[in-house]
Amino acid sequence: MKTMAGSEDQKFSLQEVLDTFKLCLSENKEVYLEQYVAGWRGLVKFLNSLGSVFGFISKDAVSKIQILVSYMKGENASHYATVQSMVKYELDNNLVDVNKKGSHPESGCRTLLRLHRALRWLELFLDRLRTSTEDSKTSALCAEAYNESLAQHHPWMIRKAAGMAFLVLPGRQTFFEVMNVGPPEQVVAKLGEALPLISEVYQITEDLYAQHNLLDLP
Ligand SMILES: CCCCCCCCCCCCC/C=C/[C@@H](O)[C@H](COP(=O)(O)O)NC(=O)CCCCCCCCCCCCCCC
Repeated sequence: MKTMAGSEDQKFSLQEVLDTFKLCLSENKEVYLEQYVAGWRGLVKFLNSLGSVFGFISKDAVSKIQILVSYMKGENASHYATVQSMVKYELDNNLVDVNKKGSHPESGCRTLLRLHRALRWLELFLDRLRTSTEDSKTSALCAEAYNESLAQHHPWMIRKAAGMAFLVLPGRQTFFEVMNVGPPEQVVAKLGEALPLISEVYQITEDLYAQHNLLDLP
């Protein structure tokens, strides 16, 4: 408990990232794109701090973030305030390749779907970290979470590369330290607080995408 005061002003903390997911939801449960993207930016920063082996993963995440940001700053910015308004705008204006890649290979909808699937991985991984014990292997927790989620959308080559990257993840203790939220009990508590929020953002997006048949966008 000795390191609690003043922790806001210290270096990168996972706390901030988790907080941005808290800010994602509007009063009527729409998902703000700006906060969603900010959450991913923070996660990428965290990933980069783990080493260059993860570069191919963070590069892909960054390019997806950039696509979304360019829409959010573009001439139709007003339609890209929330995930809901983006889906409506892109569908109403035929801006989404629905069955196979065509003239809109980088729609906001398909780009966000990739991050959305990764958010499920995050939810599963964080929950495993939360309930892990001192002798748990982060690489195993990460691989399990991945196999249950993202892996199902990835070809063999990517799965192989991801599996190899997981092997060099730091151990649980170091991992918790890099998260920079305090002693292990505090990390576990933070994860317990953050998870329901991440789950809610995930579920709202999932339901929206299911409702519009967007879960398999190419
Ligand atoms: C902490 C360990 C981090 C491990 C990250 C686990 C996720 C593994 C994902 C492997 C993705 C490999 C890169 C390529 C992906 C693309 O093929 C594929 C499909 O895109 P396409 O349809 O445009 O071709 N892209 C995707 O699925 C999007 C992947 C986005 C991954 C973002 C991962 C960010 C990880 C943040 C880690 C934060 C950990 C925090 C824990 C406290």
